[in-house]
Amino acid sequence: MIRISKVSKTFQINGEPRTALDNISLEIRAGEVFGIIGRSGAGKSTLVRTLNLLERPSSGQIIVGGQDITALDSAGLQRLRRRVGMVFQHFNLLQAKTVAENIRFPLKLGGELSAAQMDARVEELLQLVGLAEQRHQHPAQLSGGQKQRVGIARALANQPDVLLCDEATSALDPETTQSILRLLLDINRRLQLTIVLITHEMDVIRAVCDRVAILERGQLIETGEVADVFLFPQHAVTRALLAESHQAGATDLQSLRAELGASTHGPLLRLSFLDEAATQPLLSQLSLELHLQLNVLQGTIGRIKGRPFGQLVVELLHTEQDPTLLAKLQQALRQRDIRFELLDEPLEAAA
Ligand SMILES: Nc1ncnc2c1ncn2[C@@H]1O[C@H](COP(=O)(O)OP(=O)(O)OP(=O)(O)O)[C@@H](O)[C@H]1O
Repeated sequence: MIRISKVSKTFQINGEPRTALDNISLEIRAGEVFGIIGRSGAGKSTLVRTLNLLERPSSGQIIVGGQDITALDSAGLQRLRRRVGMVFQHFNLLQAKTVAENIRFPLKLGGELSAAQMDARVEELLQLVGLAEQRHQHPAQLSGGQKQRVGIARALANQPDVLLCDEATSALDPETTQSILRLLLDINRRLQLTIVLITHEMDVIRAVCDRVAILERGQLIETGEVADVFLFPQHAVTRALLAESHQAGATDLQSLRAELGASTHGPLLRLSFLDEAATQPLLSQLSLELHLQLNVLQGTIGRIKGRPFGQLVVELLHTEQDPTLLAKLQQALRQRDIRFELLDEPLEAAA
């Protein structure tokens, strides 16, 4: 659906070049919710703005629906902007216009519908975002969440294939954030709309995204299914972002050992479960079957886009009495298809 190929962007600041995007390649599939996360200045906004050419890449190609958008003329660019809607952090509403007029505005610009058709479309969108009662109000009379609902309705007015959300929930409180995320998910499912959202919050990624890309200093450092990236982060920056938001996958072994001090000696394992496996009484089954004892040192249980997951760091006890215990445990985990990592061997063995 969207293919970003070797895209770079360099800005000139006081005659000095600054690389905002450095050779980014990735694909966004039709109908998915794709998240882009990274620290401030990582290049998220620049990347998302290249997808509707609000920012033109310095080099590279961007293919949207089979078409190289970097080669479009101005008429082609106008058509592109209708296929790719955008929602902004600070809503960008027209203050002098009512809710209904704000939503009608892009339809008027499009110039393809009669007045009656525009009325019908505005009505449909008001219902979709739950603002039918506020149609005659002005933005100043609305809450932040309601303003963003207007922003979403406006972005959907011309029936785009793709919705870009630039920190769409960053200005909202946690409860309102949840309701806007639910609305985006509902729209994604009902309209089969591809959504690309950027955020600096892992919770937003976990709640709504199918796949995620992590940017750092203009580079793409990691990308994959959200569950994989959360449970098995490959890059130190990803682990740090997860740790900051107290998410699974964050455990850094050194700090864990330092926290636990001398009280743990056995091998440490991180066990990760998804879906069905997350609902089984695994630890008690293992202790009964293998006669071993596991001490849970850290754990997270939750949902990733509705899928149950769990991640536990456990210490295997009494390996000094039975050195075969670790191999037995690893075999049992493999048989059950439980993903695990041996974080380290017993401290005595390492010393
Ligand atoms: N129009 C511009 N002119 C000059 N430099 C820019 C421009 N836009 C972005 N940059 C620079 O490009 C880099 C990436 O910025 P960008 O806004 O894409 O990051 P971001 O990840 O979205 O950050 P934030 O989360 O703070 O919005 C930064 O160093 C920024 O200063």
